[in-house]
Amino acid sequence: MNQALNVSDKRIDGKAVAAQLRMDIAAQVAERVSAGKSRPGLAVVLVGQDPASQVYVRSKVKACEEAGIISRNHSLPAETTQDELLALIDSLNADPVIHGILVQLPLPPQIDVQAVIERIDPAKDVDGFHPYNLGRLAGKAPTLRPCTPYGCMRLLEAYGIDPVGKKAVVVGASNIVGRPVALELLMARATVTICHSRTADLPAELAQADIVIAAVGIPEFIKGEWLKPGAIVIDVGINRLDDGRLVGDVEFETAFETASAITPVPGGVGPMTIACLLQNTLEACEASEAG
Ligand SMILES: Nc1nc(=O)c2c([nH]1)NC[C@@H]1CN(c3ccc(C(=O)N[C@@H](CCC(=O)O)C(=O)O)cc3)C=[N+]21
Repeated sequence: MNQALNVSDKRIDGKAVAAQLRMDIAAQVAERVSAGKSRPGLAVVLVGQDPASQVYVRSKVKACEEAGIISRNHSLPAETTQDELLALIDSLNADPVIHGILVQLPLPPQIDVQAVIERIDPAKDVDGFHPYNLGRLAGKAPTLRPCTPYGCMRLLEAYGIDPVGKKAVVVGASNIVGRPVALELLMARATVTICHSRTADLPAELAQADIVIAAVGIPEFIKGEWLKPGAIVIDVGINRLDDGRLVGDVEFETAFETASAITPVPGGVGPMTIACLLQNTLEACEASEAG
């Protein structure tokens, strides 16, 4: 049990929930290995030298190590061709030690992202971005689920927040967060609205929202005065300002006044994304020996 987590806190502690999840995963991995089963393995593929991507990849590798998951890092030069990347994916698809493959996004412009995503064996697609896995989620029968949306749902669950019957407004319609988190909320039987850059009156939509998922990628875009009093706010944004400060897509100080619960940045959804990546790697490993 986690004594640090107080579910009546207004500030939703993603770091604490993620730490608990990672400990649970570590225990399950240890149990598998002592029962003579395979140790889960994750391959992380990074193309180019984007410093922010290198930081994310390092934290993923460290989280794997702590959970007893094998991690293999493949760093390719920025000039890597599409064919070279696809060939690496083919070899990882065929590698029995590897249960999960993550190709870090964004990719350089010469590479067709969709072709890369679709080349990954859906059974190893621990990002949950492959059309097979997205389609399974859309059909209420999820297989591997996109990590950030999965992390949002696990945060709500950890704080005893059941979306059933609530009005949820998702701000942002990306393939990696907005769309799949809307499908997750719909599966949890919320009434879901998806807003985006062409939405006519965002404040009017937000004024109705019991749950707000902010995933627009614009620093402090959503203001506290737009929120319904008592709203639950899940801020997926991670924006680095020029002064080095890390902020979300929600103006935290004003939103904190109006909300009944809110995730901070950092320490909210980000750590859950990584914990859910490990969860997916474990699930992919388990599924690989089930059939
Ligand atoms: N194929 C792919 N899958 C991804 O899941 C993926 C990706 N590409 N490309 C980049 C984004 C970004 N991302 C983050 C995960 C955790 C934190 C995280 O843990 N952030 C900490 C703060 C870290 C800091 O201080 O910089 C926090 O929010 O508390 C951040 C960012 C996964 N991504």
